[in-house]
Amino acid sequence: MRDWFSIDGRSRWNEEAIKINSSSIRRPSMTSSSTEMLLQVHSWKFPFSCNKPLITIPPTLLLISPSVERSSTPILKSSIYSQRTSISPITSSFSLSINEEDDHIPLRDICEGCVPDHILRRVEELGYLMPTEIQRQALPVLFSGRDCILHAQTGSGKTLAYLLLIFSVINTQRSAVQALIVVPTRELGMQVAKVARMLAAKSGQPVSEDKSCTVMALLDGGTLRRQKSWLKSEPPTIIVATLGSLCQMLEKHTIKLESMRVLVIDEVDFMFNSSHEVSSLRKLLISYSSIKNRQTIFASASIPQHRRFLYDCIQQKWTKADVVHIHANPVQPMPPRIHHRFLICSRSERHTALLSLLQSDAPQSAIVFVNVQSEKSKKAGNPPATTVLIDVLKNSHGGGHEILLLEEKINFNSRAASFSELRQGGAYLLVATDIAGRGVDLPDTTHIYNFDLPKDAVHYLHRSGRTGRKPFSESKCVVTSIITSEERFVLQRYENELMFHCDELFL
Ligand SMILES: Nc1ncnc2c1ncn2[C@@H]1O[C@H](COP(=O)(O)OP(=O)(O)OP(=O)(O)O)[C@@H](O)[C@H]1O
Repeated sequence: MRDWFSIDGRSRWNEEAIKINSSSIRRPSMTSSSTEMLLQVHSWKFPFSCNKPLITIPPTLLLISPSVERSSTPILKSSIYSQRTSISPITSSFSLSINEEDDHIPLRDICEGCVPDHILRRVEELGYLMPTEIQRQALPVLFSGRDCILHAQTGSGKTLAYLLLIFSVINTQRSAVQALIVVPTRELGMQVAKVARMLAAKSGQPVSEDKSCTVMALLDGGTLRRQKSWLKSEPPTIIVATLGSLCQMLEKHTIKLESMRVLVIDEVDFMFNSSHEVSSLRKLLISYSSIKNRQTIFASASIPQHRRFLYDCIQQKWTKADVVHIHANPVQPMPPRIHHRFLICSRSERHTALLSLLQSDAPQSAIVFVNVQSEKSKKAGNPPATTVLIDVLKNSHGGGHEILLLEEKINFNSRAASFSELRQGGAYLLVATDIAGRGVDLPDTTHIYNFDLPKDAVHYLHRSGRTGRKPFSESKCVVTSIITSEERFVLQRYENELMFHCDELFL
């Protein structure tokens, strides 16, 4: 049988509810969103054996995939999907719910039965009570064991989504690397490792397991001596790594990945676009581990030509053929509460313009993005724009902010120091290159200034996404681009590509 069915979910979804009578089965109307999601459905087998209520379904329609053959509780739970999930036509055989009210299902209810209770307690202690849109859509699919491409706005909580999957599959009694998260920068790696450790940390209540989960950060810039001896003595459960350091260890056989159950590639489009990362990444996906033994998760807020990427994933065997592309808010690639503005001035007026903006906006904390110095400018003996800007701000800005610099060429220790300082709170003004544009989570950032216009729309999206990072907050955040009149049409192109509107600002 190849078709769609829906049932009325007016009651608890328990054994009785599953014994639906034929009158409650009907074809859903083919709305534009459902036609977009042509799912393959093979057989109609419900888990009649299940005898406990699984989830309360608010009174609306559910589309249920009859392909729920593996009838265990978590998998049945995993068959509830949101209408807003964009699933690729070629690969999907899962169901969708067309239910706005499942917005109110707590994170615990989605994870219960899959994620250990002590982790769920930590999740709640850390204040994660309701799922974000991507978590709500992705977690059931992730728990079902499918490979996934998590494609959702910046600051939408993709990290917690894949970490919850990891905590659902690892066995802390085993001494082996069971999950690997690959990130593009040291800063993002430090951040992800910190969240993983916070979740793994013991809460006030006793934990049933004898051993707890260990998280190793294997990041470029360190000597890696400590990590080498750690790997030899007792492998960590989760590794968060940058590709350079990881490949060093893999080539020397210091890390073994045969027990790896989850592989996450965060900021996946960045990794595939980076010429010095791409060959290592392909090796990791194909040679160092096999798609058969692992669940592969790719995450990013920007996956240009995602259909082509999905095709490549299958063709190149980076993922299994039934990989699911989960695209939350596809028509709104940036969080709507970010207000975009631009200010036109000549290049020589930019410092004065920025100082005036800082004075009038009085940001709580802000990031000023500057492009990396060009080779031509270096050869001409010009000082880097970042250094000049830091001097200008230190001498002329009286806003009481800590003024910090984050760029590639400062040494890793200073980079780490800047980053940890930012995370300790207090008002800051961070001058940064695009190194801070990807993944970095500084939720107190209220304003972004593009001192230089980003080089393309994807960079604009990620820079802008360093603000507006409190998922349930309504407060407005602001991105301001300081541009020349000639650059206006470039910004206009980004507006068209990313579907947002930018207001002109006059000082
Ligand atoms: N369920 C939740 N409830 C409240 N806050 C959450 C929830 N999930 C994540 N957050 C918070 O949202 C912020 C952004 O999360 P995260 O860094 O995972 O975003 P992201 O989707 O990876 O963004 P980017 O694409 O920019 O890397 C973090 O500060 C995180 O603590």
